[in-house]
Order: sequence, then structure tokens, then C-alpha cells
Amino acid sequence: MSNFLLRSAESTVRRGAAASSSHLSRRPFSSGPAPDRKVAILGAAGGIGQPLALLMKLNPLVSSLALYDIAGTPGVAADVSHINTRAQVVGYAGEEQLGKALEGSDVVIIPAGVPRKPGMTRDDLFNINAGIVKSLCTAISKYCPNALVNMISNPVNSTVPIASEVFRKAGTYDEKKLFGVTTLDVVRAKTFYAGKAKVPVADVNVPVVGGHAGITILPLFSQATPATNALSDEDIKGLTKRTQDGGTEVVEAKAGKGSATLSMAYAGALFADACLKGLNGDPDVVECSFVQSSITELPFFASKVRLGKNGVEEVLGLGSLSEYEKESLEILKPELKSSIEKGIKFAKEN
Ligand SMILES: NC(=O)C1=CN([C@@H]2O[C@H](COP(=O)(O)OP(=O)(O)OC[C@H]3O[C@@H](n4cnc5c(N)ncnc54)[C@H](O)[C@@H]3O)[C@@H](O)[C@H]2O)C=CC1
Ligand SMILES: O=C([O-])CC(=O)C(=O)O
Repeated sequence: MSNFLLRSAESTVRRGAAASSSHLSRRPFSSGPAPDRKVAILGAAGGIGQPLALLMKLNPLVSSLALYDIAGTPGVAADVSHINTRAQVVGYAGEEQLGKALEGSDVVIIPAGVPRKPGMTRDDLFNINAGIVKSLCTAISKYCPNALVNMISNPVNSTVPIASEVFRKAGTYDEKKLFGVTTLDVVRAKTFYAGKAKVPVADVNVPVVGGHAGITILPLFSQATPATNALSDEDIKGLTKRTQDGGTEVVEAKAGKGSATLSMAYAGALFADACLKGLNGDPDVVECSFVQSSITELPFFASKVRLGKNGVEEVLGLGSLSEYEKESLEILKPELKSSIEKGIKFAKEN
């Protein structure tokens, strides 16, 4: 594994007390005997899918990499397959090949669907992406019901509830195995905090809770490490807003050519790596993710989650919040609740 990814992964995956401290894992990507693991990427020919395929091909925990899309995957697979790393790569194109792509998967990553253009909210993607996610999840429940599902497709606040309902209907729902990928929010919060607080970014840790859209994204800078008193309340508000608007910043900069793809592929690769480490029995792998939760009154919520051999091992609590974070938490709940309900309603009615 290239050094940059290895170092970042080390700083992202923490051990033990770590869930609430900056203590870093010393375990690199490739330590220990790695069992065979199949990872499938659905939407693998897209803006996120292609660099994510590259990064998963670099991960020595992956023995088999299935790249599925409605079209274009044979080329991506041929390209990535020439890289001299462990994973055997196969491309699958078209619905008739979806079952083969999924069979035997340990982790399924879903970046399939349309991205935003300037002026759109993530919820504006619902009408198209809800149907895509529903049909892909129906296939997952048939071909690899035990896989961990990493949902990237937006709006995550609704697509995760859709997936849960599809699995529930199929009788395969296991709340420990369904994850909304919010790692990019954490990646951004770390970057922006390090820049403002002038601390080395590799040492920074910031939990991000709530959901994955606008004000539902709540970075907990009061828990950021290394702690600093160099930041004023206004600085914290500014960092919070920049993290919440990080996706929009990229959408506007790309000016109609899509949303975050490269940083998302990086974040998706980190989260999938954490899932694989958990499956392989690494102790105390902790990441933020949008999961079924009872830490608030909402049925799904992003917070720190301990990953293990069956997926979610423990959903960690929020810890102590500043007054500003407490207020922001109450403000985000109605929007997050309605996005969750919208997803459930869609899956029940379609
Ligand atoms: N969770 C997060 O933090 C983030 C989520 N996203 C979301 O990820 C999704 C994908 O974004 P991009 O890769 O930029 O879009 P893209 O348009 O470049 O790629 C999407 C791919 O999905 C494929 N696709 C469409 N329907 C499919 C189906 N039924 N089965 C399999 N593949 C299908 C398309 O052919 C395309 O190759 C968007 O919904 C975007 O909003 C983007 C960035 C961050
Ligand atoms: O903003 C978007 O549409 C894509 C996304 O979720 C992000 O970059 O966080």
C-alpha cells in the first residue's frame, strides 16, 4: 500500500480508548495474515467508482474485486487489473451480470446514481437514486445477504433507510451490516480544523455526527484532538459551516461536471478498509457512520461506531457537547427525521 494511504488509514482507524482520544493505531493496512475477501463496487465506472476501484485494488486485504456498472466496467476492470497487487479484478456490465458480481461478496460499496449540479440539494437526487438503490439492494438481499453494505449514493439520509426497508421486506435485514458512508465529512472536518488551528493534519481527529446533508452534518469540534484554544466561537461556527457545505463547495467549483469524486473515493476506501479490518478481527476499529441507532430518538443517526466481525459491534454515544453543538443537534433533527421517513415511505410503497 502506498505510504500516504497507509499513514492516513493509521490515523483514521484508532484503538481502544481511542474512540475518544487521538491515540493512533500502529497496525498498517497489510499486517497479519489476510483472509480472502471479496469487495464489490456498484457504479464502478463512475466518477467515484473508478478511483475507488483503484484504491481498493491497492488494498492488500482484498483478494477479489468485482466492478459492476450498467456499462463501461470491462474497460475499467481491464485497466485496474494490470496493477500488480493481490486482488483479482473482474468487470461486470448490465443487470444480467449483477448476480455474479455480488455472489460471495463480504463488502458491497454503492456509489451508483446521479450526482448534484450547482443549485441542487442532495434531496433533489432522491427521485432517480431511490429507485437505483432499491433495485441494487434487492439484488444484494438475493445474492449476498450477509455482506456489509457501504452506501455512498445520495441522499444518504434517505438511501440508507430505503436499503433497510428493502432488506427488511426480503427478510435479510441485519442492522449491523448497513452503513451510510459519512467518512468524507470526517475527512473534511479534519482538513479544515488542521488548517485553522495550525496543527499537523495527520494528528487530527474530529467526530462528525447526525447525517450527510447540509445542517444535518454536525462536526463535534469541541471533541477535536489535538485540542486547541486558538479558535474562537466564530472560528468554530465557520469551520462547522464549511464542513456542512463541503460538498456544495466542490459542486460549485466543478460547475456542472458533478460533485466530489476523488476525495470521496479516498474516504470510501478508508471506510471499506475499516470494515474489512473489523471483519478480520482487528480490535477497536472505530469510524463515524450513519447507522441504525438508538443514541437519539431518530432511528438512523451518524456517530462513532465500533466495527467488528459482524459489522457494527457498538454504536458509541455522542460524548459531551458544547452549547453550540447541543443547539445544532436539536436544529438538525426535524430535517433528518423527514429524510429518513421519506426513504422508508418510498421503499414501503414501491
Ligand atoms: N456519501 C458521500 O459522501 C458522497 C456521495 N456522493 C454520491 O455518489 C453518487 C455517485 O456520484 P458520482 O460517482 O460522482 O456519479 P457518476 O455519475 O460519475 O457515476 C455514477 C455511476 O453510477 C452508475 N449507475 C447508474 N445507475 C446504476 C445502476 N442501476 N447500477 C449500477 N450502476 C449504476 C452510472 O452508470 C455511473 O457510472 C451520487 O449520488 C453522489 O451524490 C458523492 C460524493 C460524496
Ligand atoms: O455534495 C454532494 O452532492 C456530494 C456529497 O455528498 C459530498 O461531497 O459530500
